[in-house]
Amino acid sequence: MASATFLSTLSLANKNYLLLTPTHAYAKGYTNNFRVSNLPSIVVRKEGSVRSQGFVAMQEKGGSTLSDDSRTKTPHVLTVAGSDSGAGAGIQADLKACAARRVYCSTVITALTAQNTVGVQGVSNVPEDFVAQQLKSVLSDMQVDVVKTGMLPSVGIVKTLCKTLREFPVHALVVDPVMVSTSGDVLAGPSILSTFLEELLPMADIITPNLKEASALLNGMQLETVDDMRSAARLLHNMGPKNVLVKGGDLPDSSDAVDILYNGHNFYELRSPRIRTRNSHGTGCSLASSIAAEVAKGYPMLSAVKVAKRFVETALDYSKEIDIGNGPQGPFDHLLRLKSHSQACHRQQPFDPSDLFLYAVTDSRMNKRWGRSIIDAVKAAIDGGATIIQLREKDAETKDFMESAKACLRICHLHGVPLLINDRVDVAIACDADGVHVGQSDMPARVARTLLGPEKIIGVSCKTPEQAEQAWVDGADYIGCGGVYPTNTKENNITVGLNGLKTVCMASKLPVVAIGGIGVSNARAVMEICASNLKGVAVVSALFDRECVQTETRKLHEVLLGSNIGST
Ligand SMILES: Nc1ncnc2c1ncn2[C@@H]1O[C@H](COP(=O)(O)OP(=O)(O)OP(=O)(O)O)[C@@H](O)[C@H]1O
Ligand SMILES: Cc1ncc(CO)c(N)n1
Ligand SMILES: [Mg+2]
Repeated sequence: MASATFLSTLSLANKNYLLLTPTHAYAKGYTNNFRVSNLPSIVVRKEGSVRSQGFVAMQEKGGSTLSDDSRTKTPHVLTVAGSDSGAGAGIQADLKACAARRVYCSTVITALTAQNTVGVQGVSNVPEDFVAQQLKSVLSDMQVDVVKTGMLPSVGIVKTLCKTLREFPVHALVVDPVMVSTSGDVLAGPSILSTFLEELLPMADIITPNLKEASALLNGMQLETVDDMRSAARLLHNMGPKNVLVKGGDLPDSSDAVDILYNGHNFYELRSPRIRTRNSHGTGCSLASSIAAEVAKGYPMLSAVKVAKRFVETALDYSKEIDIGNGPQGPFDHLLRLKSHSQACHRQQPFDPSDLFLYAVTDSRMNKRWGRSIIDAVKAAIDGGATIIQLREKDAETKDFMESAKACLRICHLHGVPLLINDRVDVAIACDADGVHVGQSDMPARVARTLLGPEKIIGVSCKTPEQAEQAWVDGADYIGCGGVYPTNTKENNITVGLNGLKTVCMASKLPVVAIGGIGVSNARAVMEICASNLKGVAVVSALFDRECVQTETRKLHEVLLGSNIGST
């Protein structure tokens, strides 16, 4: 993963050339890491104005000669934005969002604002040549992956930025076209529009206008519905950015927070429950910075936007009670209430609903009965074609469970299969599992989300449409619905039947996996209810209460492949 990430950084940095300062290329050991001697040619270009540092440009042909086995580059976002003295938005929000997402953030300040929860009381622009000086200081020395822009208050500053970016190309450019604060104060006037549209937008990998900004960029076009947002995204895409995210935070009469992402080919309607809170000042800046942070880590744009949106949603939810300032819109907390998140910053596979296709749930008693370890059970299920694993260890000692979970996680990750832990959020955090599955009487999904962070997978067992709705509101990724058929695995479990399953699927905004008494003989009937969000079946006894787990999994896999499930 690291290798793919950096290679694309290199090739995007400047088509065929990788630009590295001598500090990076030599002092930091990249010359060894990238086996420079294998490269077809090395060109040294002098950049006299930057403290006489030279630039090493290494020609990269097809990228195949580079190897970065031992690379440990710190993901780095440079934000070019205005300061908010109240620290809810602008540079301060960007720093906090990047810190929360565990990415280094450097800062070029374009303007100082005297601002609080009431509004903007004053603005003082930084002279354009001093913006240029800050940009050069950072970009000539530091290996910036992504530049994110916020408040760009003058034509001169926009032009300076574009010129500097041509001189120092970076992997990606995230443009938040900040124009008017939520309090209605102008942060960048209409005079910048033409330069913005002609010079900056075509360089952007993504632009993130809110409704008002999208309208301003489109000559005052009226935007009131999700369909209008789609039209706006398409028109803005024609102006040159690779992706357009039109944010619907201010969409009137919407119970969900809906954003539209358009990449020139597909539209993605990204919905999350709208958090009822006064503390939403700076959501736009934080979203754009979080997108930049995820892109800097190497995520593709769609995953970056999804994780960023989930992060903002979680932070808003956990900042509802914060009481700062007397104005109408308070800041939210990126870090403090969320500080117990898993410290891990490794890249996790983003959740893909098709992973629910053949969902194997282990059972400690069954493994004991058949004399196999949990690790052997997991291996066999994966060999048979399981696409996701849940460890459901009701009797194991916590310490043993953790150790087995860690071993299972290694096996799962070798095969690209996500591993979830049943009930035990603590064990999931301790072993950095991909997520948890919780029941109705376990820890609520919203609390689990806060503890686990925005990128982990959370599933919730649901029997009714109301529970399915709650799971969505609580920020879950999928629901498990059942028992579809009677089962011995769970005592006193109410059976919902195929009709109950269908009702829940129809009501659920989340993907669904069916569970309860399902096996080779009836899996097809389950799939044939034909709900587009029913993505697979979860199975315990039919796989693990048998002599050969691998054979049973393979048989079930064949049955599932023979149906239409997962193909929608
Ligand atoms: N109350 C809310 N609940 C959940 N998500 C929200 C809420 N308000 C905004 N969002 C989300 O936050 C992100 C930022 O969108 P928003 O439209 O608020 O940006 P903005 O107007 O640029 O913000 P800013 O106040 O920083 O200028 C979007 O993903 C949006 O859907
Ligand atoms: C400095 C600054 N940048 C951006 C915004 C938009 O939220 C703001 N209010 N202040
Ligand atoms: Mg904004």
